[in-house]
Amino acid sequence: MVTAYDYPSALHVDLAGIDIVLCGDSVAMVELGYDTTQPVDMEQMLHHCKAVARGTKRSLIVGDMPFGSYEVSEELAMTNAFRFIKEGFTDAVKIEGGRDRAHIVEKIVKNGIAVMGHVGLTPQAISVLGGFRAQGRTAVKARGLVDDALALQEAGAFAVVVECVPAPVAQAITEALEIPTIGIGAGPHTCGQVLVYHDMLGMTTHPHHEAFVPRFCKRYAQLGNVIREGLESFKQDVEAGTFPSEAYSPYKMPAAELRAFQALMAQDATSRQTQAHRAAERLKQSDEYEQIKLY
Ligand SMILES: Nc1nc(=O)c2c([nH]1)NC[C@@H]1CN(c3ccc(C(=O)N[C@@H](CCC(=O)O)C(=O)O)cc3)CN21
Ligand SMILES: CC(C)C(=O)C(=O)O
Ligand SMILES: [Mg+2]
Repeated sequence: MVTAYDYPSALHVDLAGIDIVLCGDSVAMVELGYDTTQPVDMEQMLHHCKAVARGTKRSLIVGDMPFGSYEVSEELAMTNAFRFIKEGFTDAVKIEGGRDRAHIVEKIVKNGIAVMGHVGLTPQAISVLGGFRAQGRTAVKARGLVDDALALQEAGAFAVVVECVPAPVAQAITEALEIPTIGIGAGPHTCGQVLVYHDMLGMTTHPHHEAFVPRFCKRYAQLGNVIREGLESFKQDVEAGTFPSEAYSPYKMPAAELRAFQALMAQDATSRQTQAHRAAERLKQSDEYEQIKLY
């Protein structure tokens, strides 16, 4: 699974043969410039999901339900899950949380929408977690994560994301479940892996973004450097006058038309001179000119 937030990224993920494209609420951080995933809302998520859907032919599309769109009541969760399917054209939704959210997962699944769970580091809860840091690092907390994942499976989730936990914990969750686990910063023993598009392709190389690239993320390309080099080369070319060269000036007119055009321009220039001359003559004879002279 890889995230995508717009038409071109979805096309890339889909054409690469990746099974699942996640329109993640990480869009808040990598596309919209926020420091957390918390501010992004339903309208913004749907806007991105629609573009992702237009670029995706083959992959399963999962829409990440944003912070505040599913927690307070099953009714609100249902309303918003339906919007992801009907307006965002996603195939499924993802919500964060374990045992405490199982009743919401159950409600959504019972109403015909597939739900992906998400346990471990749940970034929407940064306010209580105190930061983007690993979860399940004590025996009791780790067992709690296994219970969370089991509760989601029981509720009908079709898969579970396991984020930022020690590898043995993700392994235990994977062994405990029948549904697939998809890890991120959770070691090699999950059924699948997910990374954020911009992180894995090295698009967050700007110093401002560097802080958001997690340690677990391998960079499979350095697109940020490629983009910067391209933009700098364009600027240099334009300043040096080497762009656009003949090769990039493709629109021609027939030679006869060009000559006729130049003749028309010459005529116009002459008549503009004549008009300017006449206007000056008229002005000289007017009262206005007398007044201007007085000043
Ligand atoms: N660009 C991006 N990539 C992600 O993988 C991602 C997001 N954004 N936003 C939502 C969450 C947050 N994620 C993150 C981000 C950073 C760390 C990280 O490096 N944590 C540090 C600890 C930092 C601290 O203690 O405050 C670590 O060493 O684990 C982990 C998960 C994963 N998700
Ligand atoms: C990192 C994945 C699992 C996610 O939730 C997101 O991109 O928002
Ligand atoms: Mg998310």
